Amino acid sequence: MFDDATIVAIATANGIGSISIVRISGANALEIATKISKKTTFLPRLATLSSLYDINNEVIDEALVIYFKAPFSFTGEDVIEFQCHGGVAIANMLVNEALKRGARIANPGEFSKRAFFNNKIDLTKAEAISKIIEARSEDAVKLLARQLKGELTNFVNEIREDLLFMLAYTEVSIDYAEDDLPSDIFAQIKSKMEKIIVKLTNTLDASRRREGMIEGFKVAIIGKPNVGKSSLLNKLLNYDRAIISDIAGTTRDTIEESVKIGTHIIKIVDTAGIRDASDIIEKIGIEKSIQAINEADIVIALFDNGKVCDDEDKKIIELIEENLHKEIIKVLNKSDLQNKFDKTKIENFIKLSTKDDINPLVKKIELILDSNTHSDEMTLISKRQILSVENTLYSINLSKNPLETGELEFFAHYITEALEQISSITRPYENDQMLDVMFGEFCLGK
Ligand SMILES: Nc1nc2c(c(=O)[nH]1)N(C=O)[C@@H](CNc1ccc(C(=O)N[C@@H](CCC(=O)O)C(=O)O)cc1)CN2
Ligand SMILES: Nc1nc2c(ncn2[C@@H]2O[C@H](COP(=O)(O)OP(=O)(O)OP(=O)(O)O)[C@@H](O)[C@H]2O)c(=O)[nH]1
Ligand SMILES: [Mg+2]
Repeated sequence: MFDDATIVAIATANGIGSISIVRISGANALEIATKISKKTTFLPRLATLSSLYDINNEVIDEALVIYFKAPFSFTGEDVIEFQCHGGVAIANMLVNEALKRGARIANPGEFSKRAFFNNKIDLTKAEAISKIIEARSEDAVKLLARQLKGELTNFVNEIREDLLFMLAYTEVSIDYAEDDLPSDIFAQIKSKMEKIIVKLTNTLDASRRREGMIEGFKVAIIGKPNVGKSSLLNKLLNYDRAIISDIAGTTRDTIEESVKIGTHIIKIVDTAGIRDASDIIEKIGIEKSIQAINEADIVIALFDNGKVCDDEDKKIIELIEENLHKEIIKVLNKSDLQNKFDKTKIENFIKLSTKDDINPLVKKIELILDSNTHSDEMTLISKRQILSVENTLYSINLSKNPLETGELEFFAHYITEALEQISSITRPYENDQMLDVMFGEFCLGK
């Protein structure tokens, strides 16, 4: 899995700050620390103030040294932390001193990878740690902290227990006469199975709705050319990001920018106006708009109050009708102009002008995102987790039929598959490549 080298990395951000932390993990960590500090003993977990020296005995810093004695450390190995004065210069010098004394630079995610292989954390916690570091909203942090605390691990373990129960009784009834078993055993198995299916389905639904909590929710702005999509984007961002003009077709490519609304991070996508274009570039733009709708959590459909509802608007209304499962906010823009738009064509719209206050729209977006996120449903935080739950459900669904027909070997086979799938969320049996990719995406020093 990994060599047993002693590894070193700067754990803190690469910039100016009052304190920096250099971490060393591995069998030689303590020896390296005694050489750099010239102190012979460190009491585990006690912060010790010490001068630190380079290989020529010149003093580098006065710093705190903490020794975490294996296995009671983050990685499960001997760990030394130098908590030195901040900025990057001293931290870099300490890394170099550790290298001179036999350590090597840690790969991205290698501390966490070692924690995983030493059973200090499972994959759900590793994923939570990796995402916490990149989180940009309080909501994301709170969601990830729940996973770090073990919520998903417990959820997986409960389902594993139920599946194991089902499997154990099935194996027994394959091998022994039925009268040795509780008479209602298959009723029990069925009812457990139904409960698992509901639990997994609910989790998938909630997780899909909340996918944006970590990366940002996608809000797409659509509408025919010149309705004011880019004006709205700029207004939501509070600065002039997109070019605006009264020439239809000004925006040719999709623009995506992040902004915070309430406690949520949203990614606003400004698209090229939808129209039946012969112009090849604009056609590509239209395809991108349709794609933006598909990928969006919320769609803002703009109409122009100052113009009559034409074929281009009807195309947008058609698209809305094809996507009723989506959160779509209809907005009648340019309400400062005299009304020409037939309002009966769009019901339940918000009236506004991008030249004026757009707060009603912002509030509406916030309300939708609040209702998507403010509950304590179990939530998966990565595509990997979602895929594993989907696969678990798939295998369980396949097991239903053989259970009905009494083909218990087949039933046991599918339940075993489901068990492997659900277990892979916390601890995959064999999948080195997946682990390499996953930990490789961690930031340096983690
Ligand atoms: N200075 C510092 N702060 C930090 C970290 C760190 O490594 N160093 N962390 C790095 O991510 C996070 C805290 N996570 C940690 C997780 C486990 C252990 C640890 O020593 N675990 C031992 C002992 C447990 C105990 O005493 O309860 C163990 O699990 O055996 C330390 C930090 C955030 N803050
Ligand atoms: N009167 C009025 N004009 C507006 C309003 N919003 C936008 N406009 C004007 O409408 C024109 C088009 O605005 P854009 O934001 O470029 O429109 P768009 O939908 O991005 O257009 P394309 O990129 O071509 O699809 C500009 O001249 C804006 O100043 C509004 O609320 N009231
Ligand atoms: Mg535009």
